[in-house]
Amino acid sequence: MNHTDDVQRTVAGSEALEVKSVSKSFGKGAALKEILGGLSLTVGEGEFVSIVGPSGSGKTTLFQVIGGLERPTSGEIWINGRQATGQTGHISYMPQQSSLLPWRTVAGNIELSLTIAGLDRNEAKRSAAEWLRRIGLEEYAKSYPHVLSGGMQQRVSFLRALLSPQRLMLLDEPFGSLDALTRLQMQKWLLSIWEENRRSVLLVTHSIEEALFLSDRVIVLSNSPAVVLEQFEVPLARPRSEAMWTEPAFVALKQRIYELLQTGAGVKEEAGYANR
Ligand SMILES: Nc1ncnc2c1ncn2[C@@H]1O[C@H](COP(=O)(O)OP(=O)(O)OP(=O)(O)O)[C@@H](O)[C@H]1O
Repeated sequence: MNHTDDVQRTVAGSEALEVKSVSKSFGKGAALKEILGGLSLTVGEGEFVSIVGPSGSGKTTLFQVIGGLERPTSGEIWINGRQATGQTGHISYMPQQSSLLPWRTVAGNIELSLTIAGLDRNEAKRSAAEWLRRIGLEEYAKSYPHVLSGGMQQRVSFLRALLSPQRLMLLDEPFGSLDALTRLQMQKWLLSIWEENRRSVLLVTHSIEEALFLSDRVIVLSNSPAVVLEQFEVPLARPRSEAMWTEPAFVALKQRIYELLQTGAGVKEEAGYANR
């Protein structure tokens, strides 16, 4: 990195992600469907932000636009203070289903992220072994991903995303396919790792509790064309614990977001989008 890059980084300010008035439509003519309706949001450096929204509101489409896989119809994506609209390679991504490479061992999958991040092979090997010990999977180092349970695969997938060189992580319903108990264990596990290794995170989830438990801020999307209906700072201290689920602030916010999602369709009609 040269000096100019350094200066640009410093001048750029602290937002890890800025989604600026992004619209996205699919199709043409009568079949034109507007999915994102001029949506704006930010994720600060080291901030954990969750998005909840009605099914089919465009959350996956938004991730594809942020990740550069889809170009927005209008609007811009800025990552770490730089224009990144339509560009891939700026984010680390963790999908709902394991993204591990099936032909690499568990350790090999982690080593790959570390070598891409710039470590030499020996350092990557040492660090991968250390990380596997920390997440309690050292005995699976030489196994292939298919022998791991769903929860274990997602631990390794999360670790891989965390250790990749991109500082902004997009997590797309990462625990959606897990049973309720494993999901709760995974949420607690993710928090313990993330609270020690803060990255900027944007998480999509269908679970209001999950969003509140994990996040600094929760963004509620409208029906498509999606816009930000409202955002909420989560007034819970860190480190978080399960006991917080019964705190009045948690319960009240959960109810508020639930009601907002219930009336999301109404907002769509009021905004005149109903027949588009
Ligand atoms: N390439 C595409 N061409 C046409 N329509 C698309 C395309 N991609 C997505 N859509 C439409 O955009 C809408 C939003 O889809 P998207 O998957 O982004 O929503 P979502 O909020 O992630 O849904 P869910 O919560 O159910 O996972 C859907 O109606 C979908 O059919």
